[in-house]
Amino acid sequence: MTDLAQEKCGVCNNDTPQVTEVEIKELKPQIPDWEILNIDGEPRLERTYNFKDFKTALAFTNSVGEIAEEAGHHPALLTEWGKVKVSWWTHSIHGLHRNDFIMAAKTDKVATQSFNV
Ligand SMILES: C[C@H](O)[C@H](O)[C@H]1CNC2=NC(N)=NC(=O)C2=N1
Repeated sequence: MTDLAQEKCGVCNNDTPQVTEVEIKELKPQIPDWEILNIDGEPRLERTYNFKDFKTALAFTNSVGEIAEEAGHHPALLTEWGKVKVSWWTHSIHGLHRNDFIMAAKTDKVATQSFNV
């Protein structure tokens, strides 16, 4: 199985199709702690990470911001005391693209490798 976290985001525009059910079956097991939620009629990947305090939650938020800027693909981030909710979806297609699964896997890698989550 290819390691999603090693992949680079592909180019995506308004005409790019969303991931299919078959692709979701392949990709979702690689990010088992993420949920696919329907928000305002659009699917998103969401995961909440827990931390010991606000400062650490904010540092994680900034690390996710860095990988987002590198990739040119950006999440919604909700930082609170001791937790950060990360949501990935592709605005241009109002749903999920392989890029969102790649970024979720990269987010898990940052959490594990730099924050011991
Ligand atoms: C112009 C720029 O590349 C686009 O607006 C990018 C920026 N980051 C993005 N992030 C996400 N998550 N979805 C997008 O459609 C998107 N579009």
